[in-house]
Amino acid sequence: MSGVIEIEGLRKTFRSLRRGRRVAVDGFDLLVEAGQVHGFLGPNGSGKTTTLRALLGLVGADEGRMTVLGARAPERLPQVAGRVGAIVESPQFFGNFTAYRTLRLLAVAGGVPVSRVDEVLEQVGLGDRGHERVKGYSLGMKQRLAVASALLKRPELLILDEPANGLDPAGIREMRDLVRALAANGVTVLVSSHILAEIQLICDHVTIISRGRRVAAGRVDEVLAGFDRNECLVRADDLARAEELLRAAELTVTAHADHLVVGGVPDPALVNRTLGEQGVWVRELTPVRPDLESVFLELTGAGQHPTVPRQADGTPHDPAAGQLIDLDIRGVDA
Ligand SMILES: Nc1ncnc2c1ncn2[C@@H]1O[C@H](COP(=O)(O)OP(=O)(O)OP(=O)(O)O)[C@@H](O)[C@H]1O
Repeated sequence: MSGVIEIEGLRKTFRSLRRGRRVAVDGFDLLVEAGQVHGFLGPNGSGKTTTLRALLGLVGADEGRMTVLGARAPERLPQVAGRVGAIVESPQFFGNFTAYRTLRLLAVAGGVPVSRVDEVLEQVGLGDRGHERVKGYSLGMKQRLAVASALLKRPELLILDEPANGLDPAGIREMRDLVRALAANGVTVLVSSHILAEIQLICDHVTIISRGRRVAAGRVDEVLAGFDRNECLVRADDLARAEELLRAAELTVTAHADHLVVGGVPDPALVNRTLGEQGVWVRELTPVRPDLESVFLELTGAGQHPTVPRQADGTPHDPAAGQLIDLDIRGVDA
């Protein structure tokens, strides 16, 4: 395989006196190829952040082989650090600094031309607010500032951990538009989330993780197609008779109060013909396509998954996890 990010057999176990041994990531594989907007999807506590932290060297892995832009991670990350931007959970900024001053400092420290600051502020939609203090920013604006800081170096690869977390619907839309715009400019994006609709809206590829293991991966439409049961929603003038006729035609039928769901129907015309020929008139015939949410629930059993509490304001459950990773500036501990 040759990918922008490659992870094979990643394993990470946490041990603590209080909670004992906890396998956070259990032989996980991930392949992100150039140009993808790749969703990294899993319920709370499934191992997404641990995977990203291991990839970036913020936590040591027990086992596994990882590369970023061809460089072995995390040991050789400094070699490609200038080409990677990463934000893992909510970054912290000095509230008394303006966004412009914050970015200027990061630019100078990272050897990036200061002229780039105005460009990235514009790029993330903070062009007219860049000279306001960060403490007056909404969470969405802080998230965009974090993305701006990661964009200073014109990264080829952007890693975003839960960028929509804690944002209101308008903030989520802005973040989505931003990710799409970056992708349109050729940036490869890996975006982790437990918000399925987000992944379905912005990503072309997805890897689904559950209990530290990969449970699905591929193009979003292909992952969904694998779960297509050829179902149709049917409304008809005589629903009881329609159910009888469809069962007699050896189709699987689930009856609901005002409609039927008929399975195993590669062509909806079959339903129409079966009912029409017997004088039962179809009022509605809609193919039921699986969405990522149903696939996700089926693959992860998310309803029963032990969840990690996340505060309502979006702050991470592990305060140590909230870090802005600027590989260029801070370097990475091997
Ligand atoms: N520093 C740590 N010490 C002990 N256990 C940890 C630590 N960090 C994570 N874990 C555990 O590892 C598992 C995976 O957590 P992780 O944060 O990677 O999941 P996640 O998919 O990112 O979840 P979320 O969507 O809530 O961020 C969880 O059971 C979590 O409690």
